[in-house]
Amino acid sequence: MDKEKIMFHIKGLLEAIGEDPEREGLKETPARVANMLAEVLEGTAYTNHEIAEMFGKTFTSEDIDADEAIIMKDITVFSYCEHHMALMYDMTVNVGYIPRGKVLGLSKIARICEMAAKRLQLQEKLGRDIAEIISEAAGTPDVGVKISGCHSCMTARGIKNASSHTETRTYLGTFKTDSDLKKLLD
Ligand SMILES: Nc1nc2c(ncn2[C@@H]2O[C@H](COP(=O)(O)OP(=O)(O)OP(=O)(O)O)[C@@H](O)[C@H]2O)c(=O)[nH]1
Ligand SMILES: [Zn+2]
Repeated sequence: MDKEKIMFHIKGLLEAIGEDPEREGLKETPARVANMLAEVLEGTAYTNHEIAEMFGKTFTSEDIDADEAIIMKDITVFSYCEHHMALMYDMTVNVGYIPRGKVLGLSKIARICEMAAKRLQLQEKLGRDIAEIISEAAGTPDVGVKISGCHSCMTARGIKNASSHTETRTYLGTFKTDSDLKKLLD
C-alpha cells in the first residue's frame, strides 16, 4: 500500500471538505489515516490463493478421525463496503467444511475470515472469498459460510435503518444440496 500517496490525498480531502489540514488536531491525521488503512485493508495486498497458503497449516485427520463437518461459529470481523468505503460492523461469520484427509488449525479459520474481510468488500463477495480460501487451504470442495452483518452505509446514513442487519450464505460442494449441513451453519 502506498502510504505517501494516501497521506497526500487525505490532506487534499481535508481541504476539500473545508478543513485546515495544518491545524493542530489534524496535522498528523493524514499519517494516522494511512497507517489505519494499511492495517484495516491489509488483505488487499494478497490474493485468495496467497491467503490460503499463508494460513493453510493442516493436520492429518486420520490421527483424529475427523470426517464429519467441522463448524466454527461467531467469528467476529470488521469490513468496509466497496460502494461507500463505510464500516461493516457487528459481523459474525460461521464457517463449516467437511475434511478430506486433513483438518485446518482452528485459529487459521478465524485468521482467513479476518484477512478476507480486510478489503473493500461486498458481504456476498466476502462469503465467497472465505469459502474459496477455506476450500483451497483445507483441500475440500465442501464448504459453507454464513455471514451476519450491519452496514453503517445503511444504518448511519442514507436510509438510516438502524436496526437492519444482513445475512448471506455461500455454499460449495455438498453444502449446496444437503439441507442438514446448511442447518449446521445457523
Ligand atoms: N448487495 C450489497 N449491497 C451493498 C453492500 N454494502 C452496501 N451495499 C449497497 O450498495 C448500494 C449502492 O447504491 P447507490 O444507489 O449506488 O448508492 P447511494 O446513492 O449512496 O444509495 P443509498 O445507500 O440508497 O443512499 C446501496 O443500496 C447499499 O446499501 C453489500 O455488502 N452487498
Ligand atoms: Zn455501502
